Amino acid sequence: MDEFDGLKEECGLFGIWGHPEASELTYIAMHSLQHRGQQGAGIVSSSGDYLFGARGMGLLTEALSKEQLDSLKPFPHAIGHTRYASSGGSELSNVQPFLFKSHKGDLALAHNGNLVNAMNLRRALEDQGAIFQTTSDSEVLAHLLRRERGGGEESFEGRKKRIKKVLKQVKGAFAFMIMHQDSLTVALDDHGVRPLMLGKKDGSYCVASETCAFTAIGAEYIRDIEAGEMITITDEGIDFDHYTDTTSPHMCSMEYIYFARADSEFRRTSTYRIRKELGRSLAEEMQGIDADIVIGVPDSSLAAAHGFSEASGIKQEQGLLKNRYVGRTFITPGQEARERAVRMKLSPVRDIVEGRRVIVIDDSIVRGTTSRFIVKALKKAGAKEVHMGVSSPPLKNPCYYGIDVSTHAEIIASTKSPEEIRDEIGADSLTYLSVDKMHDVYHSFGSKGQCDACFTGNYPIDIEEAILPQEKDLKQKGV
Ligand SMILES: O=P(O)(O)OC[C@H]1O[C@H](OP(=O)(O)OP(=O)(O)O)[C@H](O)[C@@H]1O
Ligand SMILES: NC(=O)CC[C@H](N)C(=O)O
Ligand code: SF4
Ligand SMILES: [Mg+2]
Repeated sequence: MDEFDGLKEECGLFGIWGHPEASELTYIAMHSLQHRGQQGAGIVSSSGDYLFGARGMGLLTEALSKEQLDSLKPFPHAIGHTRYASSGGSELSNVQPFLFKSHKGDLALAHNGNLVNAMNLRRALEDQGAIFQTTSDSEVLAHLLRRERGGGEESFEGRKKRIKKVLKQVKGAFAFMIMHQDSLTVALDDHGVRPLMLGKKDGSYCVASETCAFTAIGAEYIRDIEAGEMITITDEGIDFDHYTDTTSPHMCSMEYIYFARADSEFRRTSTYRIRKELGRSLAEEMQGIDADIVIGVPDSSLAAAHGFSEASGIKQEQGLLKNRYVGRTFITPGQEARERAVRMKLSPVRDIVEGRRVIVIDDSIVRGTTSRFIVKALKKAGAKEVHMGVSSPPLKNPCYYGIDVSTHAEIIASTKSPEEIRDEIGADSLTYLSVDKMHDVYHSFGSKGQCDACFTGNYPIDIEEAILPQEKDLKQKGV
């Protein structure tokens, strides 16, 4: 689906310490995080003395063989990663967790997010003799960690100090899992852009990008990990700390709108409930529009349509069907191919929409391919009027923090006004949720602050390297 989806995912993390079924639980948890990355997957396990890894390209079930999984079974500690590339191409060498060997001990690393100073750090490290194996931004962390490691034995406090020092040097969005033979350290950047959750399974601590991973393995969801927090898990127990005291929470708004799974919880509220509330707020903004039915664009917008329906009193119907088997199709990129793909994916239910005034709720418009198709298809199926409601503000800017929302040139709202977009997609009206209303919803659920840069252009973390993550790989290859 990579070539034509409007929004592309990011990465999924899971880790568990001290459980007899660590690698199997990791595999199951990663399966529930598959929506966060489909390009590659890997697991690294620790025996307590050494680290062992397996990784591959594609979906989890294709990436790891039974033999690979069996080889990791005996080990009580494991971390896993599902990847969608943000910096560095989609190739095996960039699939995480990364595993490094040295006479001072093994190190594994998994990252969700995107570093905005990785190229500068990398150049400096290369000038000092480092040789990189990947084109991923994440690898710089491993080099920095190794360079800070002295020659002698390292105490628990010494290791924490070293990790803190390195975390202060990397800028951008990161949820990191850093595994040594005898410890697992997780850290969230000072803006807390990406989600990271703490859980417990049969007395063993675990961490995950989303709580749906805990549900999948029957673990207890303890709490959300906070911006700037650093947690270390060892056989002795768990240590809570912060790598910095200067934090400014700016959690990604798109996680709520689109990325996270509907059953995943943030501060104990499901994404489904948050999306429903976004839909309710949108209903307030569309009070003047009369319609017979409201339809959500499956899958991610059904919750918002539900909220819209509750607030407006307009009946919700399933007027669009999604072909659930269009998981991955190998179609060449380009607008025509994208349109064909949306047609394969979504289909109107004729006798539901025929002769009716329809409100369609989608969670976002990126290129406009989906809404253009939907309006045309619903009208062809006999809808009298088609009004588009979008449960997020106009998406205008690319993301530098780990989500591929494409480039300015491809984002329809970066150059066109809502009225021009309405005209282009052929809808009778088009209404977006306002930025303020979006924030009101998040605050009502206890958010400490949200990133809204793709809507407003206010990037909370300075973009040191003003180059889009998806263009970085070419630079690093010298193209
Ligand atoms: O304007 P566009 O470029 O077409 O992109 C926007 C569409 O992409 C996303 O859905 P997606 O197709 O990824 O599917 P999902 O909602 O089923 O996850 C999003 O929910 C919109 O429907
Ligand atoms: N989308 C992500 O979180 C990817 C992590 C990392 N930047 C990579 O490209 O591999
Ligand atoms: S720019 Fe948008 S997609 Fe990127 S982190 Fe901020 S809210 Fe999320
Ligand atoms: Mg969608």
